[in-house]
Amino acid sequence: MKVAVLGAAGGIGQALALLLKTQLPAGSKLSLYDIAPVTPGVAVDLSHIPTAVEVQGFAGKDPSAALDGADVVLISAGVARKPGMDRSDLFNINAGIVKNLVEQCAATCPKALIGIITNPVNTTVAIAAEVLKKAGVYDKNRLFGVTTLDVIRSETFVAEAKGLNVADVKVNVIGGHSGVTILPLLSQVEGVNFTDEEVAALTTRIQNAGTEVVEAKAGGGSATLSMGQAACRFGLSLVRGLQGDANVVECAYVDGGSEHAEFFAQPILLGKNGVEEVLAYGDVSAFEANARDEMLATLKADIELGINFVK
Ligand SMILES: NC(=O)C1=CN([C@@H]2O[C@H](COP(=O)(O)OP(=O)(O)OC[C@H]3O[C@@H](n4cnc5c(N)ncnc54)[C@H](O)[C@@H]3O)[C@@H](O)[C@H]2O)C=CC1
Ligand SMILES: O=C([O-])CC(=O)C(=O)O
Repeated sequence: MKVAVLGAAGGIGQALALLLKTQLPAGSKLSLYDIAPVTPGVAVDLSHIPTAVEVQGFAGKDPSAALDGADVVLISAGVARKPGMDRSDLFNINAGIVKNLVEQCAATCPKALIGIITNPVNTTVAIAAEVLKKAGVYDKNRLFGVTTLDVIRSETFVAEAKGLNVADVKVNVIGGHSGVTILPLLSQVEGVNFTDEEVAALTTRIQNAGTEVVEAKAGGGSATLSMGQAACRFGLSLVRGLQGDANVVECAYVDGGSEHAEFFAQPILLGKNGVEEVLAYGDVSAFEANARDEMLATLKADIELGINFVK
């Protein structure tokens, strides 16, 4: 199994690469690419960790050597937010970066599962889909917007608020990955009761958690370590699905035939071809149904922006 990380010298990329070096199955290959010249050095550094995962690093303008034979490609290349910015403010720079890198994936590893981390995810995934369509290699089951950070934050915050063991807390998060489009389904959390005030406050905190980190880092970037962990969890799940493991389920932002929008995050069963089945997200409360319906105009506009960028 070969996993490529594009943007591997960055804050997320390095954390993700470290976690993958220590957690990918024995015999895997980890391929790191970034425009930053330090990237081969990041690979040398990681290669001294004694695990049976072979690491290679590539820098410069051409990612094709890194992508050659890749089964999974995780893309975190691009710029991150600073205080006062919205994720959509990253569009101008990141749209072109994602377009270019996905064009390279289409040319070099058209069958790879591609996980897009680069923001604004609601839009960059739509860009990736259009690029793959133009290249004639689009398979909607192989493209994912990585929303796992919203899931792990929800699980952490719920466990903290209710004094639970976080390992026992599971939360589905649906919609997209910015502001009101992030919708944790708190009504489904087993064995917990929330007041209406608690639901409102926790939902808002989860929706603003990215901003919480951006402000705390005070100009030094956005979430990198928690995102590295989230991307590793998601990447390992993609690998487990490809290997034929049963019952591998993650929430992700996909082109899954949702009645709500062309791309929508919800639970997905992963398998040998990527998305095995888009699972129903189950019953929602009146609060959640309202929040879901109210987000759709924003989500659809974000998607439209991505489609038009490529067309
Ligand atoms: N999906 C999610 O939940 C999250 C997404 N993000 C997003 O992830 C992205 C990366 O964030 P960080 O790692 O913190 O940023 P960073 O600035 O630390 O790293 C980005 C890396 O991308 C590289 N890069 C830029 N253009 C490139 C290109 N054309 N080809 C290859 N590499 C290129 C840079 O050299 C840099 O090493 C941002 O867009 C951020 O908003 C951040 C947190 C969560
Ligand atoms: O908020 C940001 O800019 C980065 C991000 O997507 C997150 O932390 O969820």
